[in-house]
Amino acid sequence: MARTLYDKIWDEHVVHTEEDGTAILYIDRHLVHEVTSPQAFEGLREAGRKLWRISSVVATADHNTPTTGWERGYDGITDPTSKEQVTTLDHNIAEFGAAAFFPFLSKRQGIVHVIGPESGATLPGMTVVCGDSHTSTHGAFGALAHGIGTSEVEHVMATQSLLAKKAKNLLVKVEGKLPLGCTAKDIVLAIIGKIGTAGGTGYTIEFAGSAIRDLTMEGRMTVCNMAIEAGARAGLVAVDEKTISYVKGRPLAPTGVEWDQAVAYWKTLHSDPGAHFDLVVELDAAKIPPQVTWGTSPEMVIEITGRVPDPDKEKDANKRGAMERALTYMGLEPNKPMNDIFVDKVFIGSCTNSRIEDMREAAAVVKKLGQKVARNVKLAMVVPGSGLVKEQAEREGLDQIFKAAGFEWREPGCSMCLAMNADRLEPGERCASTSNRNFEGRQGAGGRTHLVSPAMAAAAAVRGHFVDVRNL
Ligand SMILES: CC(C)[C@H](C(=O)O)[C@@H](O)C(=O)O
Ligand code: SF4
Repeated sequence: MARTLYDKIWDEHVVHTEEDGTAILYIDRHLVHEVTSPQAFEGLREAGRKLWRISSVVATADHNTPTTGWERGYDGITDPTSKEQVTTLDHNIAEFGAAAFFPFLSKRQGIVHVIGPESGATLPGMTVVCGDSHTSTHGAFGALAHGIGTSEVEHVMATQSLLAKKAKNLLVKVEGKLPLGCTAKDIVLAIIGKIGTAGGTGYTIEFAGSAIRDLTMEGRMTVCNMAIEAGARAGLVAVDEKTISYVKGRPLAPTGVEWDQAVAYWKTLHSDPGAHFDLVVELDAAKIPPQVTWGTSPEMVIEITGRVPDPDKEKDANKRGAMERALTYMGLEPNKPMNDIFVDKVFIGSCTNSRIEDMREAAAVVKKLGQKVARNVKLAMVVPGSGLVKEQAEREGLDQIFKAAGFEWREPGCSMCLAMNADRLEPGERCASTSNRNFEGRQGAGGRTHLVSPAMAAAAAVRGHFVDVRNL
């Protein structure tokens, strides 16, 4: 029978299925960070258990780590709780072990969803879990990857398996060519704008179509990263030559005969012709202009050429109420042209957009504009997703472009994506951000987040307000 990519990976990993559909799924890769692992390790310790398979664990500290002051070492982590989480991870890995650990201050430290693929920890066909909702990112490799809760983290550590129920199959097909200057981020924001933040609930999304195939692995990761913001726990892209060449030679990737065997298997990781999808959604890439969110949910998104929506034109009372609340929080008037919105801060980073390609796209815009960060912008920061991304960007001279224009060039970490470290918005501050969430208070209490692509964020930093990157 014709199967979807999701069906194939599921079938390959299911150990047992109960009559009600509850299944036990074997887990190949367990990514671990400092926020959701302490209680899990503590649980193992109390029960006198070990990790079931040490070689499946890859760990890093990312959420709480500072992006400045690394010369001060651990003293640079000013918040005591943050510091405790980071040192607790160090102790836990020392005690329990891991296939690879990239601790705070190490050269290859970074955001877990950047270092996983980068180190070859994420491979096609794997089941990948992490106590983090953006684990969906790794689906870009044709891996079944999703977030799990802390108690599940402990369960996977102890048993290498997870209780799961199979989701339905949703195909999101994006055909055609993106307009110049538009990127993977615009694609995924447009998808969420179309299907809503609950559109993917209960499904695993496979992203397909020529526009997805045309994306680099970095771009595919950006799209899968936000599958969770579309309500789906996991997003997937079929394996192709790009996937295989990205993985080749990575430290944790197979070599020799094992590589050849793996590649032969990976080439089967696509949906069969005629495979059944429970739902199909189609988008035309040529009709996806640069996107900017205006509200407090990723689905509150509109093209740069649009205006802030007017709640008075919304017939549904619930939606109208939500729009009014969002506009009040965001400090925006209905009908204001999006390109008239001025920003106080700009954040280029996060597991959505902090890979080398994102750095290049942002730097290209800064270079093209040839001007400094606008005077009304108090802080424009670029935070590479990992030490390796940082190093690569510096080799290419991208840091120089940013610094010369007045951007701050920081150390890797989650940074201002969420207010768990020193990087945050002050109440009322407005930010152009390449991250994935714009909920109230996400980047700091009272902070106002507009989600955009790296190119759009860079342009907003230089011009001081949102601009259409197609017309630079
Ligand atoms: C801290 C962590 C549990 C959380 C997540 O699950 O996504 C964070 O990474 C986020 O982006 O909100
Ligand atoms: S960068 Fe942001 S979204 Fe990604 S893992 Fe860190 S906090 Fe979560």
